[in-house]
Amino acid sequence: MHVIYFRFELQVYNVTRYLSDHPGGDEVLLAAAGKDASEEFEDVGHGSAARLMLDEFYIGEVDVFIKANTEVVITPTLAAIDKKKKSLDPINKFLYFIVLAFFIITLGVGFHFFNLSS
Ligand code: HEM
Repeated sequence: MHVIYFRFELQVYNVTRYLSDHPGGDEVLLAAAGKDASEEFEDVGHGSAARLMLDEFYIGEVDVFIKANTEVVITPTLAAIDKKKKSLDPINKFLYFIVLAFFIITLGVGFHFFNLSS
């Protein structure tokens, strides 16, 4: 069981001195104050002029941490399960045994002939 946090950054704009000049009116800005207004800003379809003005009002950013309200159970992936299965596989053990036996026999035969010739 894991607790998941989402972390993201929000840009903060101080639009106080733009309230009276905003073509969309001051009400929408005041209603969005202190909140994440990204969606509303995009929904209106602000053009490049509005985007260029953002720099003028930018004052910084805040880090936002949100705790997911569901408990997340992380299950192993199929590949991980498969790998685990393979390591316990008796056929694999048998193959290792064959390779080891072959190695020992080769060494034995080698020593045998070496001893005979000396
Ligand atoms: C720093 C933030 C903002 C800036 C600099 C800005 C700037 C502008 C500008 C320049 C326009 C004229 C149209 C254009 O050039 O796209 C505009 C229109 C508008 N904006 Fe904003 N805006 C900001 C935030 C917002 C927010 C947060 C909202 C909504 C919650 C909003 C709602 C509107 C609306 C409704 C219009 C009128 C669209 C129309 O009548 O066609 N604006 N804004």
